[in-house]
Amino acid sequence: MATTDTTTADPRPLPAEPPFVGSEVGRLREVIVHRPGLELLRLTPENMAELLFDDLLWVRRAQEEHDVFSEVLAGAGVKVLELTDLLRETLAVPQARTWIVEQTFDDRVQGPVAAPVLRDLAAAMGDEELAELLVGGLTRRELGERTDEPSSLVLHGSGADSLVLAPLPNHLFTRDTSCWVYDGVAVNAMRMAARARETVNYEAIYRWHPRFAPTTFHHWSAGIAGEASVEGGDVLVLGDGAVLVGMSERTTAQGVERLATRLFDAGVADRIVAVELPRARSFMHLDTVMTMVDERSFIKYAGLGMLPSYTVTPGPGPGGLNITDHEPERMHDALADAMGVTGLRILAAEQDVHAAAREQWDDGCNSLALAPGVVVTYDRNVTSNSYLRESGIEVLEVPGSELGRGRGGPRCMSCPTIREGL
Ligand SMILES: NC(=O)NCCC[C@H](N)C(=O)O
Repeated sequence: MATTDTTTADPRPLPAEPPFVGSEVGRLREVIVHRPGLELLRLTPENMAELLFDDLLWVRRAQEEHDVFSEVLAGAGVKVLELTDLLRETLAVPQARTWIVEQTFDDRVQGPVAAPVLRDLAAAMGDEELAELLVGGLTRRELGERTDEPSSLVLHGSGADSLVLAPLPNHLFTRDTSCWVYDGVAVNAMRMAARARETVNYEAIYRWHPRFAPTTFHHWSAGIAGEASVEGGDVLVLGDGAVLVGMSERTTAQGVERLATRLFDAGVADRIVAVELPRARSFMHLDTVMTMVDERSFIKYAGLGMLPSYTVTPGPGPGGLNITDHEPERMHDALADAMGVTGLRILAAEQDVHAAAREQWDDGCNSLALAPGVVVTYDRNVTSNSYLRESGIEVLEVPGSELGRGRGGPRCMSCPTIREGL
């Protein structure tokens, strides 16, 4: 006898899974990346240093390299979210669009004559075109092709191909601008002017994009204003309420304090180890010299040595902190204590000092863990990769000849939004 299926499918979409990053090396499940585009075609020998690049990229090749990176992530079962897609979809939300346009085009930046014209131009654009403008920037010539140039002294005094809106080439390094720590996100006030506007785009995505807006999460930062800077390359989520932060060229003690008080007040973390890094471009973030590869192992640049560190825990009274100083030689012990392990395994490949410095410069220590003991690295760092393999780590190599020229590797190019705890 024929039977009839009387169950009806529930038409409501499944609720979005709340973002959560429970560790540094637990299984990676969702990540934000950014495929390089127009913004990198704006780099010239004259502006590259100001835009925080050490060389010009062959953009097509960089895109191919980035596609391999995304494929490796997807092949490992990671859901890959593309920043430009998130931004475009966010711009479809009228409130988000208005907010982004107001934050991006400001009388104090482009002047009171040009800013309203730019706001009108942006408001009339489709979501895709506007997303490209926000990341790729706009030249004076391109402005003139789209609208009558206003009689602005700011524009008048600039060259025909000067940038009226600066590009954001460092969006490639999605790690830094926002970082998820347990069940919350820090949308970071960036240290360098060239990266400041990246924060606007992330702020809007997390407030309005349908992936994030319906979910509930903490905010560990104070929005786009503020002097206290933290960048995600300095923040390692050790797991089980512990966090490691580098105090670096980019992350200040004030930034660490604010992160600590917010995490402690929410009861989400109860210990932060802060490490004093040398203030140098090659060591700009902690993850350029040290990243975690399994539950108790770190790959570390041999030339880094031991650094002074502090363990920060909740102190008496609201917002109070206890701070314990550690001499440089105690750095690894302080970390092991915070992680609740008896000893760390520090992996520093043996090679001559010049080779070690070259591989560090090329992000040899900037590994992205996909699961405990499985990492993505650049193929060019042959010695570091071999050493990791000899140490029992599975290494998935991706090409980085072009991508690496902005001084960032696989960890820098990824912002995990879902990662399991240990
Ligand atoms: N976490 C990282 O080390 N990110 C790399 C950032 C490179 C970028 N060109 C910058 O200077 O900010």
